[in-house]
Amino acid sequence: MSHDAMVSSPASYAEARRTAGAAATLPPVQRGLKDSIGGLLTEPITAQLDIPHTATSAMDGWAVSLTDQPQWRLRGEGAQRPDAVLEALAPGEAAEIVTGSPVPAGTHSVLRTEHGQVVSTAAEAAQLRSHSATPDLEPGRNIRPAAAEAKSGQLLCSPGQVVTPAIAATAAVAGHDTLTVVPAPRVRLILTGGEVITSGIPRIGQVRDVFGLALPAMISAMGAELADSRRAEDDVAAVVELIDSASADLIITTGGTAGSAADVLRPALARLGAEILVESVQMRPGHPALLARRGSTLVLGLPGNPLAGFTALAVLGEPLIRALRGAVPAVTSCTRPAGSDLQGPRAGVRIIPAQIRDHAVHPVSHSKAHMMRGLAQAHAFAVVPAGGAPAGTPVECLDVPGASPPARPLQGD
Ligand SMILES: Nc1nc2c(c(=O)[nH]1)N[C@H]1C(S)=C(S)[C@@H](COP(=O)(O)OP(=O)(O)OC[C@H]3O[C@@H](n4cnc5c(N)ncnc54)[C@H](O)[C@@H]3O)O[C@H]1N2
Ligand code: MOO
Repeated sequence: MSHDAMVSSPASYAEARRTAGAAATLPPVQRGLKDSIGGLLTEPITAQLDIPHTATSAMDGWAVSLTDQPQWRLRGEGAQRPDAVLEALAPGEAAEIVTGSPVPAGTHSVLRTEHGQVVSTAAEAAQLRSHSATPDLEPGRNIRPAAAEAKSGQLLCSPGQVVTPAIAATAAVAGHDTLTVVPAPRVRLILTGGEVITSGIPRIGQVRDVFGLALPAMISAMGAELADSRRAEDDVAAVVELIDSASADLIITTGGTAGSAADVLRPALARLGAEILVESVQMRPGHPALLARRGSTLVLGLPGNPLAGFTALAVLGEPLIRALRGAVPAVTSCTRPAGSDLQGPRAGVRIIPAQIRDHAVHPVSHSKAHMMRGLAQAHAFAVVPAGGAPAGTPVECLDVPGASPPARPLQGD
């Protein structure tokens, strides 16, 4: 298909999502444990040692040998720190021990501090006695056996899981310093628009920036990582330079997607010889959204109208980032019954910020393409096909990036 032919053919909503979700998964890399969090594990995590390595004490107290009487000779030296390694106990002997210390050979059980008493403190003749009702003299009591959590070589986590903080910590316990993961895609943001300001009350003709503020948190919630964020005047050469100089897996631009002379993204992509994968999408709002590729870098163009930009992020950005991360399936959504009759567009789909209440989808107000107020109250984007969705029929719902479901019933429920 010629470039011109592609430029004149908007993708359907489903085609656009499929194309975004077909992006190639990033190659796996070896990362330090902290930096592997959020990556997709591509190799199993196995125990590099028995965990625990050796039998250890579960209590602060005394390692005691087996005796007929609940009384022991207390050794002068004991373990005051978990890394102290004690010599074997002789019969009738006890030695002080702390939680986590390896128990010495000859240990019958560990008597916790509050269940025993040192009855003579004379250095040569110190004696330890246990309280009569203590359960701590059962064999093995308060001793964590070696390898109780895992044997050396045992599988702890399978490939295909996203590395959570707990998985990284488990890998550390298992003796690893690095993990092999598909990393979080690195994103450069390019925010266009000379009228956009970042603080204060906008003068007439100016607007307060929504994207520089919200996109970093949204893309992080979707599993990508912000590499950097740049601003460009509405100038093709400036946008060309910012796309060209990016060392990112994905470039997300805002504004300048429509076809007028002031709109810089398409001319910039043409000048760079980028391949257009999705020229525009048959959806409202957000239809001028585009997806392109230049070498191994993908470019997601979000329209400048605030709600249109965030809609396009949910429709295209979400499957794109999932695909780059190697998450399966790359394209996800759920369905909920329409809470009322939802009006559809003449063609394509209409995407409506909505609340999920009583398990049904309810549109919010103030949700035109240039507005933010409705989205602030939304839990989901409802995708309404041409012809509409009568009350009670299932409606596809997408996540609003970064939004969380209501923690408790909303007012009026
Ligand atoms: N002649 C046409 N005009 C428009 C078309 C069209 O097809 N033909 N499409 C309309 C649709 S649909 C949309 S959506 C917008 C897309 O606009 P652009 O992506 O070109 O964005 P801009 O023109 O740069 O800005 C549009 C609007 O958004 C405001 N904006 C931009 N950046 C920010 C920001 N960071 N924070 C807040 N607001 C921002 C900007 O001030 C404009 O008001 O085009 C329609 N027009
Ligand atoms: O994509 Mo635009 O927001 O439909 O007006």
